[in-house]
Amino acid sequence: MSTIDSYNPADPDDLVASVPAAGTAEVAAAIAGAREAQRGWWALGAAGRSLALGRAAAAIEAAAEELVALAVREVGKPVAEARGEVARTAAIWRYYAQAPFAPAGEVHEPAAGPGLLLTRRRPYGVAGLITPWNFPLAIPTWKAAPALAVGNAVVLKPSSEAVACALRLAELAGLPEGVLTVVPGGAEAGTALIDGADVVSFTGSTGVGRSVVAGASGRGIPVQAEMGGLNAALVLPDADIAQAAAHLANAIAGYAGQKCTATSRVIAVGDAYEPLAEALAKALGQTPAADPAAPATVCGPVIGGPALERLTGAIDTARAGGATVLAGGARADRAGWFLEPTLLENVPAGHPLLTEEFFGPLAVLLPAADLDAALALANDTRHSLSASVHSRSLDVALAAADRLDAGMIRINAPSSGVDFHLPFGGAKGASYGAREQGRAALDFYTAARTVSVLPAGEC
Ligand SMILES: NC(=O)C1=CN([C@@H]2O[C@H](COP(=O)(O)OP(=O)(O)OC[C@H]3O[C@@H](n4cnc5c(N)ncnc54)[C@H](OP(=O)(O)O)[C@@H]3O)[C@@H](O)[C@H]2O)C=CC1
Ligand SMILES: O=C(O)CCC(=O)C(=O)O
Repeated sequence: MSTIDSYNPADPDDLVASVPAAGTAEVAAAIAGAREAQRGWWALGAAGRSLALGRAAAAIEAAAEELVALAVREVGKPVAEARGEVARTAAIWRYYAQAPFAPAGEVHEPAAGPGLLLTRRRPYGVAGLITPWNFPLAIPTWKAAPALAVGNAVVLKPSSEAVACALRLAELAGLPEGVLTVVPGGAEAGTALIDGADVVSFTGSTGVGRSVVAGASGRGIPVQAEMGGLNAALVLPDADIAQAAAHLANAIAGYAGQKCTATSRVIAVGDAYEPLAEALAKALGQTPAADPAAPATVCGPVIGGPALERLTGAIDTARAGGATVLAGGARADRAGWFLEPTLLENVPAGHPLLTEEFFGPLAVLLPAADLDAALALANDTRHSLSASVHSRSLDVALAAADRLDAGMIRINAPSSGVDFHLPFGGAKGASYGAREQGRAALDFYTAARTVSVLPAGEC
């Protein structure tokens, strides 16, 4: 049997996990087991499910430092960010522990005549979840916890690069057998999950996301996909440039830019360009690529050798086309997959850095004559997940936010960072289907049915 092997990106000789890979048959068996377990899970009722989710939160909190160390080692997440992710993970379990008690339907008057109309929301059965490596605990959680809260069983296919985190998370959650099953595996396992689950939720790259959507919608089952972002930050001339530079450095270099919400295009309006270029280059220089286990590190390694090669290759072709490096631009002088946080200007039109997500600590700086031109540049992409606007004028910033194609817009803050109790998703090609997180997730994992009640004796 083949194995799924995950390696430490800061020390590529360090094998973190090696587990048997599930193929089609193993995934089908996991789905069958989940279908069986779902009946008992639903029968537990709201109080039983709430208690179980609350216990999962407590177990994660109790094991927080162990999970932090695992995330640092397996996906190279800087320790400060890993602590934030683990705390967020526990908080999401706790938040959804209340969800079994949320209203599960509505009461309406019939359009005509006596009686009662009810809507009731019911779980689909088995939720198939496919997740990436970059938030190895929080993303599996923000899919699994709402799906479970409303009564589904879950089969989770985690990223092969984050398999140890997913397995430990499920173990700590401690749910009844079959209710939350992790199937380590590659594309074959993912396909088998789409072929057998009753509802599918995916987060990952745009190409894979589109094939997941095609597979699930071909079977006529509900599907949502969160995919890549090519996120813009707009800096207006009246912005606090020092503050904007600090936020942008965080959004570009934090976790080596490996967040779907990271900033990859910085658009400076008018006179903001020169001071911003200088301040941002300096701020990025102050967040060098470093050991993710060190407390002060902001930018750790990228996930692997191919990712690093893709990034350095893009920098090389941009430079050959006339781009100038304002910060970084090269591998860090240390073992592992490290790129210094990089800022480029004069990137030639049509270069892939302006059209594709690269998922690394790298951004391009673009000038815009005025706000209209900046908005046109920002909106010139299908990967419209998040954005940020930097201005001292709240009116101007809110008006700009209204005209930005993006699902999540942050004003005077980094484009990265989300609140788990609000809807999460992008615009245009960045997302497909219903929003994740918050109450939106409870609707996604349930189907509404309408029940009409006619009083006895009426016909
Ligand atoms: N919009 C959002 O909310 C977010 C988007 N992302 C995006 O995720 C990407 C990084 O994550 P990454 O893990 O590399 O993304 P991938 O798309 O490569 O993988 C995502 C998941 O899909 C699985 N997979 C791969 N091929 C198939 C297939 N043919 N059928 C079914 N499943 C498959 C992967 O398994 P395996 O690992 O075994 O290949 C993994 O579990 C970035 O593009 C980033 O923007 C990340 C986080 C949030
Ligand atoms: O910005 C964040 O904190 C979350 C980003 C995210 O969800 C992701 O990259 O997967």
